[in-house]
Amino acid sequence: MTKSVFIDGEHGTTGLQIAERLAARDDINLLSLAMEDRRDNEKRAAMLRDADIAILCLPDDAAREAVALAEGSGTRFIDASTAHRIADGWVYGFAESEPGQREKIIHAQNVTNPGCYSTGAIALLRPLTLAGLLPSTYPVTINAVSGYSGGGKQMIAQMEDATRDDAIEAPYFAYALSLKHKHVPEIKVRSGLTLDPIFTPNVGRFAQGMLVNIPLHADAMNGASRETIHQALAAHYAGQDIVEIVPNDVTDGLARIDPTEMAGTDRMKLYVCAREDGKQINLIASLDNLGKGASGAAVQNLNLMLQA
Ligand SMILES: NC(=O)C1=CN([C@@H]2O[C@H](COP(=O)(O)OP(=O)(O)OC[C@H]3O[C@@H](n4cnc5c(N)ncnc54)[C@H](OP(=O)(O)O)[C@@H]3O)[C@@H](O)[C@H]2O)C=CC1
Ligand SMILES: CC(=O)N[C@@H](CCC(=O)OP(=O)(O)O)C(=O)O
Repeated sequence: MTKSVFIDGEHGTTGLQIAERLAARDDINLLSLAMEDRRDNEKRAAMLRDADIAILCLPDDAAREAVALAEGSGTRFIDASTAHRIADGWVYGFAESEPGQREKIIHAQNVTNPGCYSTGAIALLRPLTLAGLLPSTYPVTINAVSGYSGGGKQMIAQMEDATRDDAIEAPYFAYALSLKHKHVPEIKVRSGLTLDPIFTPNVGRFAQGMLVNIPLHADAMNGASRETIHQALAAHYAGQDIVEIVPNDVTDGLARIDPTEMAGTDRMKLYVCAREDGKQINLIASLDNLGKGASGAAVQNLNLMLQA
């Protein structure tokens, strides 16, 4: 049976990419608001209430408002914003993150889509805390670089239009310098950590793509080695085809990893790099911030919810 889907924020960066992915689907009736009506709350409310599933591609406050506008209608939600990432009553929309998570998403009323950096970090960390290789008390550090589309319409304009007053000229820049980033609570909770991870994000002059690095000292882990970490990741992701664990001999043959290598895909690669003596390990997740990091993940969650 055809289901109605409304993307609130369909004219934004994440929304547009979801609409593109759904355009050719004949099992979905895509409800749409004209660009000029995107902030008309009466029209939004009607769409939100009519939809079987609404996908929110909005700033956090507007996402909370959308949920309120549809109250009592029975509409199921996928929220791409940060508003509900650790909220009660919302299922975490990362099907591969926990045993049984896929089934929870299928039957969920409300699904919160993970953050882009969070997807890479949790993909690396959660299998290791579940396997007991990474103590929950480990002081985790996360260093990452994102394509500039991660900053939405505004950052895209700042990076692409040099005539703007607020144009960004840098080829690469660090931000969240006060170590306060909206993904930290989500990464901590969803990875099973007790300390806030130290998160240092960066943006590069490329539109889409992302690398998330997590350096670890093997001696400070529970008897972990490069091999046991690789085995734990491979066992955790067995039987699915979205997260790929790169074989260690392939990683050893690489001179560099291009942050745009996964751009345009909805998949993610995980690498386990190590010093020759095995004492220092660097885990790397490579994904498209708008693929598995946002729009691709939202469509994956939609497909699961449509199975209910
Ligand atoms: N870009 C990315 O890589 C990722 C984004 N996300 C999340 O997805 C959400 C959307 O991000 P993104 O697509 O990048 O952002 P954009 O700024 O590109 O798009 C947001 C859209 O929402 C519209 N909007 C803003 N406020 C309201 C409102 N009050 N009512 C109705 N519409 C509104 C905007 O309209 P207007 O043009 O008028 O501002 C715009 O069309 C955010 O929460 C973001 O954090 C999550 C993962 C990755
Ligand atoms: C490059 C850039 O600015 N990235 C955004 C994160 C992307 C995003 O909006 O993510 P979530 O909705 O998943 O939180 C940021 O650091 O705030």
